[in-house]
Amino acid sequence: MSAPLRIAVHGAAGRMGRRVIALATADKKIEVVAAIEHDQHNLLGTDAGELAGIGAIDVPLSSKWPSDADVVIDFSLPEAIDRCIDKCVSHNTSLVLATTGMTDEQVERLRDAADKIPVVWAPSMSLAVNLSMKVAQQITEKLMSVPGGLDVEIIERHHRFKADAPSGTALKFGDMIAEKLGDDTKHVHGREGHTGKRTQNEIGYHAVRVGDNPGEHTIVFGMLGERIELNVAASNRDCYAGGSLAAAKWLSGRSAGMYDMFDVLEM
Ligand SMILES: NC(=O)C1=CN([C@@H]2O[C@H](COP(=O)(O)OP(=O)(O)OC[C@H]3O[C@@H](n4cnc5c(N)ncnc54)[C@H](O)[C@@H]3O)[C@@H](O)[C@H]2O)C=CC1
Ligand SMILES: O=C(O)C1=N[C@H](C(=O)O)C[C@H](O)C1
Repeated sequence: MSAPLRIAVHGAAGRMGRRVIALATADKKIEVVAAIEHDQHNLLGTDAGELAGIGAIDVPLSSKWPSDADVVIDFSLPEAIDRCIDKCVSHNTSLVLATTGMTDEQVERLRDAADKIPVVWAPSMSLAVNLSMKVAQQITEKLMSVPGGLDVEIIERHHRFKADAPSGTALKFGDMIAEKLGDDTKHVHGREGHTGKRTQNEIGYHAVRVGDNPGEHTIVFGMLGERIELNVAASNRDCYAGGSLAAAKWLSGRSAGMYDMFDVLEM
């Protein structure tokens, strides 16, 4: 049997980090070698397995960067991303980057890094979400020329703790639909006041923050006389955590480059 893939989890004490550690520990082909957090975290030194609710795994939460990881799986915050990218490049470690809400400069930094190391970057690691993105493009292609016109609106629902809006996934749905609709597509975030008539070349985004919802996206394709609503909803976070582990395994042995979940899932 080949040696297990050594992963480090960045943002290890977070909602996602804990699920990644739990699922990774249950997988014989993976070894968790580091659980990284910021240097002010009040749980530094705590066993990451205990934190994840699976019992001790002998990996303490630490702010030190590991030297023995094959892949870093990141679910953290935009303010933590620059260091994460730079450390992965300097240690020649592959990176699965799942954090959303990055600035344009950070995306540029990530693209530069992908010239040197293999990177999977996707706002959703979920199989169902990525498949829905492809379906959304197909629906758009079929309906964009219907008589009377097509209105596309994206409604996303997430837990009250989410820091960014709209979700990275909603933005990606919008970009992929806009690829089909054309270059003059406008992205409209919410509506208020005397907005006037809806134009035909816009995509509307609406971010709902409620309770503990782990992520739900509804794409409304409205026409005159009928509509389609494409809904994809997580009931827990394991769809994302499991997807990130699949991405980490897929990266093993790859050359430097920027990849996404469509590459991993062969879609
Ligand atoms: N691509 C995907 O499939 C998914 C992406 N996400 C994204 O992942 C990110 C994290 O989500 P959650 O786990 O819900 O958030 P969270 O707030 O529970 O966890 C973030 C963790 O990052 C840690 N952190 C902050 N600064 C750090 C630093 N400098 N170094 C290391 N760790 C640091 C925080 O202490 C915290 O434990 C968000 O951007 C979210 O949108 C969430 C779910 C799925
Ligand atoms: O913050 C979350 O929880 C999620 N964030 C991602 C996003 O912004 O698209 C993915 C998922 O919807 C959960």
